Amino acid sequence: MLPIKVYRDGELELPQSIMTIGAFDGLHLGHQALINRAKSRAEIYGVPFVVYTFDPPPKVYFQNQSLLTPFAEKEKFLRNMGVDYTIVASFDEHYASRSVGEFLVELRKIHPQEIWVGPNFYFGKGKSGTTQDLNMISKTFEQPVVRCSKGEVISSTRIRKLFQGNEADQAYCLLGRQLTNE
Ligand SMILES: Cc1cc2nc3c(=O)[nH]c(=O)nc-3n(C[C@H](O)[C@H](O)[C@H](O)COP(=O)(O)O)c2cc1C
Ligand SMILES: Nc1ncnc2c1ncn2[C@@H]1O[C@H](COP(=O)(O)OP(=O)(O)OP(=O)(O)O)[C@@H](O)[C@H]1O
Repeated sequence: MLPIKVYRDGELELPQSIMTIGAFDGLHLGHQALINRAKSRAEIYGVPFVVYTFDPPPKVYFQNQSLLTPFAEKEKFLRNMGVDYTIVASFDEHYASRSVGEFLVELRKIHPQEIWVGPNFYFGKGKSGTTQDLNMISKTFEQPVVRCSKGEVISSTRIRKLFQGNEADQAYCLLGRQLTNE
């Protein structure tokens, strides 16, 4: 059974919210900066903060990449970060075929005042949806990219490669912690 305040896609309805969307595999320092930023906006407005995520992450499903953070761990981490509601979409062929318009209809159910995403965010069938599309239903903001001290962009892909290359210490640095499932 899912813990309280975790909803399947399409289930949750709210009169107001601030939200962020993403796979968030690893919940690395870039993800954490985005989530903290959106959370602080929700606190300013005094409205619930919602994270919309996918299980499995689209790249794990389509590109067979390794999973960094199983959903139960992700949910716990998000709860500790002060997320009020987590929406989790079971990501499969059927879900991925949903259009940009269908996804926006679903998001409207939680009436987001602001949507926060990172750089190069795409969604919907064939990844055809952009932040301009999100702007049609809510003001959409982009969190600036977070880089590591060497200047490289932090990403789940990079962290997976570091683990595969036995550079776990560097991976933990980008994650901001050690992973319990490693
Ligand atoms: C309704 C919907 C349909 C999607 N369809 C596809 C798809 O056909 N192919 C794909 O690679 N990703 C698809 N995605 C996943 C997105 O490309 C992307 O991974 C997701 O929006 C999370 O963003 P992030 O990867 O930046 O975290 C879809 C996402 C949504 C919400
Ligand atoms: N380094 C970063 N700085 C700021 N935002 C980021 C960063 N990395 C990802 N994001 C944002 O976090 C959300 C979730 O991204 P996603 O899960 O695709 O991360 P990723 O690390 O780029 O993953 P992958 O390498 O598997 O594509 C998206 O809105 C994305 O733009």
